[in-house]
Amino acid sequence: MNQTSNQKLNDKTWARWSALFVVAFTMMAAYYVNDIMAPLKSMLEGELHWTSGEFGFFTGAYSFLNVFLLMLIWGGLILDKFGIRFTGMLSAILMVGGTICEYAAITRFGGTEEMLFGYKLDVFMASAGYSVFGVGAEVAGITVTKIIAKWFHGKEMALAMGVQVALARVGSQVAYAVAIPVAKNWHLDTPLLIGAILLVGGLVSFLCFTFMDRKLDRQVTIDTSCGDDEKFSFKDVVAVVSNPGFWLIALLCVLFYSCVFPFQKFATELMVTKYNVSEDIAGTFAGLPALGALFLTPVFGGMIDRRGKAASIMMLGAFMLICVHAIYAIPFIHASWVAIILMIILGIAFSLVPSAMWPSVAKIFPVKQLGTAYALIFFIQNIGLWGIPALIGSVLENYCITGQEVVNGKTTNLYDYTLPMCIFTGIAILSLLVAFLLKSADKQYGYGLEKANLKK
Ligand SMILES: C[C@H](NC(=O)[C@@H](N)CCCCN)C(=O)O
Repeated sequence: MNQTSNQKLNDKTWARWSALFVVAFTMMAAYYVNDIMAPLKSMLEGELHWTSGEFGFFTGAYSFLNVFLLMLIWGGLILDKFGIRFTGMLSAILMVGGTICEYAAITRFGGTEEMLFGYKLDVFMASAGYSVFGVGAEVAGITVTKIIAKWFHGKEMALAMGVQVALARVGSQVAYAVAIPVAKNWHLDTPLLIGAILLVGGLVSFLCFTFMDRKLDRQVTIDTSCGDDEKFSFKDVVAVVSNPGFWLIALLCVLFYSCVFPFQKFATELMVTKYNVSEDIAGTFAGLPALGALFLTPVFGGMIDRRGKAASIMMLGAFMLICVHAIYAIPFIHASWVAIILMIILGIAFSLVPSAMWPSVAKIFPVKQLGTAYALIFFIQNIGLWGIPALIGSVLENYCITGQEVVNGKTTNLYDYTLPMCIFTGIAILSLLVAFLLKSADKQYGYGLEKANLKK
């Protein structure tokens, strides 16, 4: 009896996993909205006359405020000052607001010739909305990590983090798979409208979480060891950035993710124009890495827990990425099966590296610096998520147009993707180099990245 009354809410398996699924739904909606416009690139070009440069500008806008107004850093501070409930609700509201602004831009002003600050009004407004959404999505990402740390402290924390990321990937895969069929059957803006509705659901579901979390906090002396330890402080910032391991992980993160997320945003068009994949299923192929990662990330995570070799695995993942992008760059290979196999290999690499990289951060930094380290790594990663899509979009627009085609009365450009794929290959080569340096640093500084996490 006594034992039952001392039991905290998160001691109950069903309660902590329910809490996880509730917040994971919010993140799933966020990943859906993050990726939903990417497969529609050609339709945006045909119907709203967006150029590739404008599409790249819009895609990179996700990270614009995070990078230039340091929103991830402020987000970390707000998280520590006002807590997970306030920050989670705030980020969900930002995501909904940003998405509504993006939706209004496309429906109300889509295809306009009006200009604002040198950009077409619809492009500018959609990008502004996506930028606000990006702040919400990234801050929600670090908030959810902290929620898991609190609710799963001393419990299945790594598994919970893996499950949360895997569920978020479902959102991405669904976005890639449904965007074109839904837009063709209804309207160009319908996939985004669905995203806005999902996000409102995500907001409500986060609200439900706040009630659970309040109940947990009311229960006797909740162990807040994750609280103070994870507070964002400028002393910790200095300690984190003075660690060579930080720069290597952050560099690997920005280079590796720059070859995956921004590539995926252009992959639907690559599938259609180079490999003659039908437009209706091209998005499903582009989303394959997310689907693969859904199943493989927990598998590889378990393997690394038992056998270690995280630094070697990051090198292997980076090497696989080079092969994938280099083969995509070969101009005379047009077989669709090659494109699919490469996407599957990319999916394996996309599972290997994150399942080795994120737990490695926890080995390099003490618990009290982990929140700071993750926020700073996300910040540096966002520089790539902003710059690379803008670069690829501009390269496509200026150097890669090979002709035009008219489909259903709408004119779209045809592109040669050789140069963009060479750029992705170059970035992947740099990521292998950094992974190699990380492995050497591991030997030099004894981070223990090659060691198993589970003690035998
Ligand atoms: C966990 C990790 N998340 C991130 O890296 C985010 N900063 C960016 C998410 C962008 C989603 N398209 C991941 O998803 O592996």
